Amino acid sequence: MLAVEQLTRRFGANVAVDNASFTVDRPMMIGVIGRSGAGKSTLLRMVNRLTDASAGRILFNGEDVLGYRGAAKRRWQSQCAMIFQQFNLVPRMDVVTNVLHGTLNRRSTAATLFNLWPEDDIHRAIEILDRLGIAEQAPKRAEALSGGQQQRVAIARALMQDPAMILADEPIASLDPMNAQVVMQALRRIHEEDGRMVIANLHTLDTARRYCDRVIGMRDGRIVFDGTPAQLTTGVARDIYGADASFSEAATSTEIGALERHPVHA
Ligand SMILES: Nc1ncnc2c1ncn2[C@@H]1O[C@H](COP(=O)(O)OP(=O)(O)OP(=O)(O)O)[C@@H](O)[C@H]1O
Repeated sequence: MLAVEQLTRRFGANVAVDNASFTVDRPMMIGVIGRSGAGKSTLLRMVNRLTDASAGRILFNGEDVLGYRGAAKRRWQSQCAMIFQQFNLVPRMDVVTNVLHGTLNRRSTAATLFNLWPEDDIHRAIEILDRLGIAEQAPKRAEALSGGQQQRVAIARALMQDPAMILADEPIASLDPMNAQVVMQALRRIHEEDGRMVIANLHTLDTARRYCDRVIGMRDGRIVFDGTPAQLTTGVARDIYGADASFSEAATSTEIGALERHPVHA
């Protein structure tokens, strides 16, 4: 269904993504790991067409995604909804309105300006919030919610688009371990219950192991690992992170208590 072929993005002399290829033949939950600057965000942003590719192809169900222009590009962007580390909500707006913004690309400007939302959409927004366990927050301003709740609002907004896939760029990097767990569980459920593909950039190895069916490891723009969590041995992880023998998984962990169990010595 998704084929990324020799995808490359250069920024001047810097190659952010270098000849990356992978195929996904059924909806799965994929974690993309690698250290800061490895090219994870650029890869996701190219899939979503937020960033242009320098070379390569992306095919979805046989169609050339990088060739989409205008309305076709917008349709594609609603097919692969993106969520971000910083949630990207409108802080002073209430939660339901933020979720309804997920339908913006199929609404007229006038309807949006006057805040005229179809009743069906409002009901659907509340249903989605309920599914994510935050329906009671619906009338509150987004800024009044905790980080984990705000990220669930962002997921709800993405689901309003009824996307085939969700691209999550460091969805839990700003969250404490408890909230990180709630958000990852929400993404996993969306994958399992709705059959949507989820591709999430993750800083932490244990999160990728625990929630993903497949892990792609990036180093210096290149895909250096593509396999199951079971194949992701400490040696492989060391290679992805470019670390030496003192590498400890706990150093990349958000798991509650991981650092206490495996202290990292400086
Ligand atoms: N708009 C841009 N202009 C110039 N260079 C960029 C731009 N976006 C990314 N880069 C560079 O491309 C490389 C890959 O960055 P990218 O953000 O994709 O990595 P990442 O793995 O997502 O890192 P992080 O986890 O820190 O977000 C980095 O060297 C970065 O500086």
